[in-house]
Amino acid sequence: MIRFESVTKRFANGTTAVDDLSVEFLEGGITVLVGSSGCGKTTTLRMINRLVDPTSGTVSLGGRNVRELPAAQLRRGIGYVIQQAGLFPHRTILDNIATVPTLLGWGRRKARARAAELLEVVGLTAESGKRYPHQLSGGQQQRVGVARALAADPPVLLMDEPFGAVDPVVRTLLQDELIRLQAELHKTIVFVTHDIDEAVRLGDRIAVFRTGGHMVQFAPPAELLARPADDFVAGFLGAERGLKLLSLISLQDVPYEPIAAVRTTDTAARARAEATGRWLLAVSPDGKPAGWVDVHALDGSDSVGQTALTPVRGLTDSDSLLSALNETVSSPTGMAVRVDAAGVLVGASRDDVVHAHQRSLA
Ligand SMILES: Nc1ncnc2c1ncn2[C@@H]1O[C@H](COP(=O)(O)OP(=O)(O)OP(=O)(O)O)[C@@H](O)[C@H]1O
Repeated sequence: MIRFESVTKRFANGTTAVDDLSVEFLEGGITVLVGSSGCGKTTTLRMINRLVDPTSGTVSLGGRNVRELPAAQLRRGIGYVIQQAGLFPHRTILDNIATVPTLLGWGRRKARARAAELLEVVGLTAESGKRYPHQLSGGQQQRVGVARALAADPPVLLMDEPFGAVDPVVRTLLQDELIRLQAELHKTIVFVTHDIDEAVRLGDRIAVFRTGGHMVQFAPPAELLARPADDFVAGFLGAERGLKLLSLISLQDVPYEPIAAVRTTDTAARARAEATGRWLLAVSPDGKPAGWVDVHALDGSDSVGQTALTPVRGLTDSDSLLSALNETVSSPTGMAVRVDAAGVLVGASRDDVVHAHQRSLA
């Protein structure tokens, strides 16, 4: 729905910020523009809402050249989130969020009701609506920035390094929040970052730019990681490219087999009778993996639950191959334990099976 056709932007000082860009961004998905500083990401983004006009070529939205639409009308359908949130310092949080609906003539009461609803959507308390921007943390301010951009329910959201100014822990939380929101809202999002890990986490598609405003690759994250177009992209993806790829591949296609388990409520004698080797898997009464039991350690206990258990992490189909590899290394049996969506044991994948799947991807 957002389409660039042979778009070039040359500034008056002669800088070519974007060079002959032709690309179509995913409708209802997140496209991430990534690349080092000055490679033209922000300029590309700003040509969508016409904060910058191209020197040549066409940018279209929903099949219409954005230059043919009145700027105000165009921007009504496009939410815009920038680094540092850009909130109005003398307005309360609620009034900040209500800005666009108020401009659209919704009436104060309706605009504020919508703002209150959005506070909750982005995970802020109703009480924070009465505060002023400087009374919130950086991460909270970014949430307000997202709420404000969503206020008029625009189909398109442009996000320019929205989480760039917050610490890594808060950044991960905000990314999780965006993933959760997007699963409900299905907006067409264009997201600018220079952080490749953020791009891989968030993007349905990733556009990699290099200096001079050239887009060098446009692909889903797994394809980008598996097949970087050239040495520049491979270098940008970093030395941990293989690990990042493993973290994106799910366990859906990795087979598992049934595994015998004892209950934490079983007596030690019963568990010992069940044992065929040194280690047994224990599950809690609701069937969830509780840990590995060392048969030798049962000697001093009455029940399985009294024994020191080696921790286990049950993996669902949506967990990553990287998690399974970690489990095969940390589990005393080399098994990656598998659970259903409710966390109940369904079986285990042997280490050779997990490794074989990893090799089949190469
Ligand atoms: N108004 C302007 N006038 C002249 N040159 C500009 C202008 N805006 C941006 N540029 C130049 O265009 C190039 C691309 O800038 P742009 O902001 O799009 O890059 P970016 O990839 O978003 O960088 P960053 O990650 O640092 O924000 C840079 O060389 C920049 O200096």
